[in-house]
Amino acid sequence: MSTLLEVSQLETAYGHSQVLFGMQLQIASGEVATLLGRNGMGKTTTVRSVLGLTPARSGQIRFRGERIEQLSPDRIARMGMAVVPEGRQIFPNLSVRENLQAFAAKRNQHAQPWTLERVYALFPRLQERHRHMGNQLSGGEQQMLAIGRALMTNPYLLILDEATEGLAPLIREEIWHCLAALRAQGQTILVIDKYVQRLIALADQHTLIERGQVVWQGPSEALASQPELWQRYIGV
Ligand SMILES: Nc1ncnc2c1ncn2[C@@H]1O[C@H](COP(=O)(O)OP(=O)(O)OP(=O)(O)O)[C@@H](O)[C@H]1O
Repeated sequence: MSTLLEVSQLETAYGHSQVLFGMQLQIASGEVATLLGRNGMGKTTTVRSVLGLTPARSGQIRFRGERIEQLSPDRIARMGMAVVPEGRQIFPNLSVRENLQAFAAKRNQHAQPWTLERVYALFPRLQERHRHMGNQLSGGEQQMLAIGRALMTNPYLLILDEATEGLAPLIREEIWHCLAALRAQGQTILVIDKYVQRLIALADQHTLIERGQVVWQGPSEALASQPELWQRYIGV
């Protein structure tokens, strides 16, 4: 498998406050990877640096073989990276259909492109609500829409920050099923969440971070067999 994303020696700061200290991460095409750690440890900052939103102070980020750490967020997105951000950020005054179509305009070339129909097949609930405005949707529906919207750009890498935060248990399960279905279709995914057992079942490999540094990396079987790591670094 070829490496899709490779982050090495990443240092990122907000003003004088340094948050990432040599972060590293590798994701191969077709893999599902997670980023795990307690609140405030630098997961969102890592994602923001990869997306070009909070540029790295030093270090390298390679995506599809190209160095991207100096590129603009728009350029990086057009290379085929899409995020489902914490808080979802869907357009409240656009309908479900319009939210999806707005992002289709930014799409990358793809052999089997995502269409409204494919998104509706993945989330039938969105089809039922296709005329509803973004602000009329439940939290779960908004998250489905945020995922659908990201998929409409045909991303090589789909990133979910807090994939199921604040969602009811049944809706959470629906999101996990959707991510498993995407994985089965070969979608490469980086996911942040706190439900370690669900993530172990879903993902191939995991990166645990503490205070902006990697403290453990390994495959699902290794993480499953060391629950003391969950307690120590994730607090579950
Ligand atoms: N815009 C900002 N300006 C200054 N400091 C920030 C900013 N955003 C985040 N931080 C700080 O950077 C550190 C890492 O935050 P980050 O959001 O990356 O952590 P996280 O692991 O994603 O945690 P959470 O789950 O709480 O989002 C925290 O100490 C946070 O207070």
